[in-house]
Amino acid sequence: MIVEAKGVAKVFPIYDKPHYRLMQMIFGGSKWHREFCALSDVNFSIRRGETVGIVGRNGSGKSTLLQILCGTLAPTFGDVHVRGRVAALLELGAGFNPEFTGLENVYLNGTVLGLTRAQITERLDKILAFAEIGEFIDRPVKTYSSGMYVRLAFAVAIHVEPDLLVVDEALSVGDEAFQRKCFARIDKLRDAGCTVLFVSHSAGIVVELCDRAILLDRGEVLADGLPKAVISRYQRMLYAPEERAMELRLAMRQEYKGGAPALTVTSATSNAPEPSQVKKHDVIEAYYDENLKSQSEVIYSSQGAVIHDPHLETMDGRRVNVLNAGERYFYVYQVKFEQTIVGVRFGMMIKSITGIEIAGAVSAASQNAIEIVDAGKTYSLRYGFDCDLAGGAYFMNAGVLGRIGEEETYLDRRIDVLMFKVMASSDRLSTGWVNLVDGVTLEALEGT
Ligand SMILES: Nc1ncnc2c1ncn2[C@@H]1O[C@H](COP(=O)(O)OP(=O)(O)OP(=O)(O)O)[C@@H](O)[C@H]1O
Repeated sequence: MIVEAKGVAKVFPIYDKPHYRLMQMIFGGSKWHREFCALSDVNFSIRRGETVGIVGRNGSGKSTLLQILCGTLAPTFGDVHVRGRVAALLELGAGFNPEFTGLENVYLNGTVLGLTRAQITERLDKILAFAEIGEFIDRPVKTYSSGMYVRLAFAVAIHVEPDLLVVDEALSVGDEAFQRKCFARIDKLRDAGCTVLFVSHSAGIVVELCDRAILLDRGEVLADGLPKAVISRYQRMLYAPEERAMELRLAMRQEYKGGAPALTVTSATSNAPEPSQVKKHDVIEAYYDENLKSQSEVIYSSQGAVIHDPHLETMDGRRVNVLNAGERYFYVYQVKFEQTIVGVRFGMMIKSITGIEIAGAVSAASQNAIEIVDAGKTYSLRYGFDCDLAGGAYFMNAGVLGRIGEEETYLDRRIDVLMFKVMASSDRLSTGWVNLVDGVTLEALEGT
């Protein structure tokens, strides 16, 4: 176990008047404050390599719990054991000295996280490349925007190779391209065995990214198990009328305290993003925003073929990357063959910001691949698609496959090669990522 919390409770003193705090310090006793229990009897353990999402309403104790796990807050009762190196992104700017430059803070933060100066220097280029804050690195961090803070803090956190990465809502501050880059990196860390613990208000992200979710409510754990099951219980309680919510809460508490088998119940909760707040777009045409660039591109080394110029086009051939929901577009790229290759086919994928594969296609089934493509030949690919997607940011992959020896393998492969946005339509009635349902009939039944 990398994390163990046993009977953890946190009680905060609440002072009804500011000077009561001073009175308390001088005179002591219990009459100057009330006590507020932010966490009570929290018990769980987390295995190495698990990705755990903590969910719960505002004020339910999530941040308090993370701070206790990271050692920045002491529990009032109970024990917490965390083994290994912990990198945490808690409040914005925590761990940074505002008067120091970004660079000085990288060293400060890296040292606090257990690296030597030499180790930090060795990783500095990678940290700076990930943070992408340019010359701001030499300015005091008090001049940073919240996005810059998060970029730098995340860059340091992932480059210390933590055993446990703890992320409070911090990531939601970054822009979408940066969030995607961070989620891609969290995936990589997870693959390398890092344990990830994070708080998120997005049910979709928890279901997609986590192996497990813990629901906190009024400082109590009410559910701990499969993300879908936990989230569906949480949402049922969240959206229920007050009395019903109380009943659900009691039922969950009983289920949890009774040691219910890991919540393996499947539920109808969707992976869908929250309905977008984006403004009505009806009058705006799809357009090209040159600032919209993927920051998470992964290029696999090519063998014999190279992908060029991936982009999106409208039906009349205009390059765009901000699309209208419901319209048709082409995803276009060229592939130049540097060697003669047999068994060639092409592929693409649309991914969400958290990396979920929404839709993909290949140019042919493997038995119908192009038998032989001569060196020097270029192919142009045009995948037509109806952009029936919810508003938000998306990412494209591009690939070309061929046979090398007996094996079909990627000749060139680009992950997150381009980023695009879909403008949400305010009259969209579908929910979820993709609009598949083409209508609903409604009938009031006689005599009811
Ligand atoms: N230092 C403190 N003194 C007094 N009360 C506190 C203190 N820190 C937190 N609390 C209270 O403890 C409760 C839990 O707070 P916490 O920040 O952990 O909740 P949270 O679930 O992270 O909320 P959010 O989703 O809004 O971030 C809240 O009611 C909060 O007001």
